[in-house]
Amino acid sequence: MKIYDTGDVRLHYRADGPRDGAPVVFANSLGTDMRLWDPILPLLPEGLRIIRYDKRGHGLSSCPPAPYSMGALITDVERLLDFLEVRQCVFVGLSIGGMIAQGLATKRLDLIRAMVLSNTAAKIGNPDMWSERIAAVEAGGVESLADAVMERWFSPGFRARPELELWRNMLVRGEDAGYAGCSAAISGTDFYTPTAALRLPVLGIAGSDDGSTPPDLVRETVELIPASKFHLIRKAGHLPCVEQPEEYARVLTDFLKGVGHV
Ligand SMILES: O=C(O)CC1=CCC(=O)O1
Repeated sequence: MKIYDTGDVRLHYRADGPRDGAPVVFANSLGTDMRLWDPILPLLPEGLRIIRYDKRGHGLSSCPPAPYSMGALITDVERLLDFLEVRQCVFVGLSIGGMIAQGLATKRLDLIRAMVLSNTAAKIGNPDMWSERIAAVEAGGVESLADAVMERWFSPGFRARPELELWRNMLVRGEDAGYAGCSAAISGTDFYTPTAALRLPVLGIAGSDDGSTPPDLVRETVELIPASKFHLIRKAGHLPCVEQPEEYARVLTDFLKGVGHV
């Protein structure tokens, strides 16, 4: 188990693969930890340096009191990547992880040579929606939201499968303060202008049944960046790396090849 103390927070992370391998960094979504990527990692080419981490308030990382700012979430991973001496990675961010990707690329383009914006947008929801969600977590914990979250995370077909319980467990066993803290960070974020100024290779990935960041919203953000690519995964909700891992890994691998990372 690896832990890095940024000075503000202790981040749980993993770095797998050869130290001199081409780096691919994964940032996961609200209410998930780094196990989100488990279904696709065995399907990626060998020789990559795969870096995953639990953002603050999630997984095994420490949980400062809510609220968090998007700037703090970006600084956390910036410090981690500097510590690991990562440069020119492909950064794969899903949902809030994709917001972190946009912010990090804006701040430190030396760290990122290409990025995957998966099930994300420059702006997700609106402040009223996030205030309601934070109030619900404060009143009844993440458990009180869990059934509604499952409907956004997964397509109807997946929700009928026994694995649903495992992913629900990941959500409800997480820290309420971590969920509320990151919700506040999303609420305060609108990256429309900085993301439109980005110039790097970008792949957008959307899920046909995504109840949080529907395909048109993902496409709108990705198309802010010239020459970006977009891929729609059918029969998948907000977490297509879980529902359709083969397709997700294939599209990601093709992108890595296209940018010369493998
Ligand atoms: O709506 C959800 O619960 C999913 C989600 C929104 C932002 C994020 O990171 O996950």
